[in-house]
Amino acid sequence: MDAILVINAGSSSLKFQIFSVAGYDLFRQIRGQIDGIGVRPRLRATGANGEALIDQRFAPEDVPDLPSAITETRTWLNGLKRFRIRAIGHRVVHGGPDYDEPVLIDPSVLKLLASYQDLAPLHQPNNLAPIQLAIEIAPDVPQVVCFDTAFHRCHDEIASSYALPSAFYEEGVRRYGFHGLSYEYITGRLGEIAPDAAAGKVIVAHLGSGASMCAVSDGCSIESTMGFTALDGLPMGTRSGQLDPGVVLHLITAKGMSVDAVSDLLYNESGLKGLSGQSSDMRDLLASNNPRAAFAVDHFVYRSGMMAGMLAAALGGLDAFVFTAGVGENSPKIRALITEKLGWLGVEIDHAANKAGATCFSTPASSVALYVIPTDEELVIARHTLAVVSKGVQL
Ligand SMILES: Nc1ncnc2c1ncn2[C@@H]1O[C@H](COP(=O)(O)OP(=O)(O)O)[C@@H](O)[C@H]1O
Ligand SMILES: CC(=O)OP(=O)(O)O
Ligand SMILES: [Mg+2]
Repeated sequence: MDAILVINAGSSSLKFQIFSVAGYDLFRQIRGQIDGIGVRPRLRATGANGEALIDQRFAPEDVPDLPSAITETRTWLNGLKRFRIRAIGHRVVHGGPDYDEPVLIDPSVLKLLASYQDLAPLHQPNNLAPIQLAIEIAPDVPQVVCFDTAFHRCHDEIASSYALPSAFYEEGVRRYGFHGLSYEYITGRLGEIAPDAAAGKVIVAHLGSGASMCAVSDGCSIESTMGFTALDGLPMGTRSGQLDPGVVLHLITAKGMSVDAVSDLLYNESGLKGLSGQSSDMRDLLASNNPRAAFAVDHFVYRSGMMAGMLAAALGGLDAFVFTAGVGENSPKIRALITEKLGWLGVEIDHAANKAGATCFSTPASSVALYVIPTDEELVIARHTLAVVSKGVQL
């Protein structure tokens, strides 16, 4: 069957989905991921009705990096022999100042995107590797790239500026915001679940191994906790989040650290991992008796509450708050701790509904509606890919 393959190559996982195409309609056929790359690699996938198709664990040395994860995934997908891949859609984290919508890949686009590698060192090389591979093995299959930054391109200049001389803004040194494909999906889904809330003032918290929050007003992003790079904002699995730039200067000048060492510290050794000295994985921290693990969780919750307050101020009020991504979707404990910080905004949590994983888990008296909605970045990518390659012609 004719199909679209979607690849979301992240910092520690490779997510993929296959959608069959009939006219302008998409039908999910396969949804899978290989995560724990280099640590506890595990390839899992389900079929159209959620049935398990594979659940295979690998030794860390057998899947040490993204290229080997791509190889394992390709081998498994090729064995299925059911799909004629007509187009491939990719998530690319950084679109820089140039792209505010998805675009078909050609050599000049690829070259420009490669020039943003240092702005997203954990993501951009991984995002581009499968594109390059597909060009080599299937040069006739069109590839579409969809950007994490695009959903935020409607921010006004006040929100997207740093207080630097304006020439830097013109060069592209500005606040972009990320996780836009996830926010695009959640905004659309909230419109189906709760149209009134979706037309109002909403904060969406994408809490995964990368974490950010987005302020959405009447369906449009107006502010994000992430800025020029995906280092900004909330503390993350291994990333520091917001930091006084003076700390970076101190590390380089007073401590004599190299640029590479500072980059490694801020991207790979900080956040929950650095604070706890134990793990970047929220599950490990919540299950631990180590006081440093508890401290890391408390810090994450404290910063989440503060940044939610910041976004509520940007919105000038708050009608709904949505949790999504790995931590947001799966941890009632973290949802409860963060929403407790928002009591001053009139937020009231229904603890039983939260524990049960109900989509809406605020009390009727709450002045802000609370939701948990699973994200689906790959569906957004598939829709954009179909739209770009179709351009009025049915596949
Ligand atoms: N039940 C859970 N409780 C707390 N955290 C969880 C749970 N399940 C998954 N997570 C967290 O979700 C993270 C992965 O989220 P995900 O959105 O898939 O991130 P990414 O796309 O950045 O890899 C894991 O690192 C883990 O910390
Ligand atoms: C932008 C970003 O942080 O992405 P992820 O959460 O997938 O690491
Ligand atoms: Mg992600």
